[in-house]
Amino acid sequence: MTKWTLGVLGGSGLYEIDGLENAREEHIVSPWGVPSGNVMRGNIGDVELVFLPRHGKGHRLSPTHVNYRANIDVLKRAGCTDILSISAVGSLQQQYAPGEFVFIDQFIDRSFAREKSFFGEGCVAHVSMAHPICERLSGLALEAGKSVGATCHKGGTYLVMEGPQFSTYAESQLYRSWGCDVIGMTNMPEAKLAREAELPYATVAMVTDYDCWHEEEDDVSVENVLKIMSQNSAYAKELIKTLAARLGTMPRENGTQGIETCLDFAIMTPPEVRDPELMAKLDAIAGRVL
Ligand SMILES: CSC[C@H]1O[C@H](OP(=O)(O)O)[C@H](O)[C@@H]1O
Ligand SMILES: Nc1ncnc2[nH]cnc12
Repeated sequence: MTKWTLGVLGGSGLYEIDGLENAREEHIVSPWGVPSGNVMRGNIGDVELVFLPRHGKGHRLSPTHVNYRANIDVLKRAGCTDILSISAVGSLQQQYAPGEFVFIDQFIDRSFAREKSFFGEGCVAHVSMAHPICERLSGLALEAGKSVGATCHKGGTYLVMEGPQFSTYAESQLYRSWGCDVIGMTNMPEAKLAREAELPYATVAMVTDYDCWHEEEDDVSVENVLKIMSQNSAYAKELIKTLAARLGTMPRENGTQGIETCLDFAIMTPPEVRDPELMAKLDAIAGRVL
């Protein structure tokens, strides 16, 4: 029976995880540069959990400076089978109130100052991002969220902005007019890179504010984000533990969305002209097909 190894990328306000059995810190080296830090690894029942705070301990890295490639590579090297992203977001719609959780199903990527692919010069690949979230993992996370008593919304579009400054009023209204539900700065290219690594990815978005469009609510600030996060991070931690315990009771067969095999027909460059240096760096990400 294949077991689950759940990678968890902790966002703003979630820098550590407690309650792991046999907890240990591991330093994993990546050919893609320096990851956000060491991973914390341990067990919850039969599930192995690998935790990495994406901004680093002490929140040292801005959304632009997170090395998303190294983080995903490290989780792949750690043997993760799936990745759960925990993220603070602003709400772009009245129905998502601070303190509530949105289980994202789509993204619009407006980030522009980040490395977005493991592939490129010397080996070109195109994977589908039509359905960026793993439905199975997201569904299980949603059940876990409900069972710990959080107010949960199924589905939602997350607009990824570059930051680090928050949006202008006009931008916030523009994203609302596009039908976006929440806004954040980190989940792209993370989700794209997870897909290239053939790792199912799901996002638990924790609403911390109404960005700056709402007539009756304060504009977003770090102060109000942290206040809401400190009130709600316990829910996120309980959700992770409940999800992991539940996964431990389920065999992990490959899902039905083809995520674990998405590189089968994605690579355009024939073996004889691939760049050997890039091939060596891709050992963990694409070793299955190289
Ligand atoms: C402190 S508010 C802005 C910050 O919070 C979110 O980060 P994460 O997704 O890691 O929780 C947002 O994307 C910004 O990076
Ligand atoms: N309003 C907002 N905009 C961008 N990222 C956020 N993270 C939390 N709230 C946010």
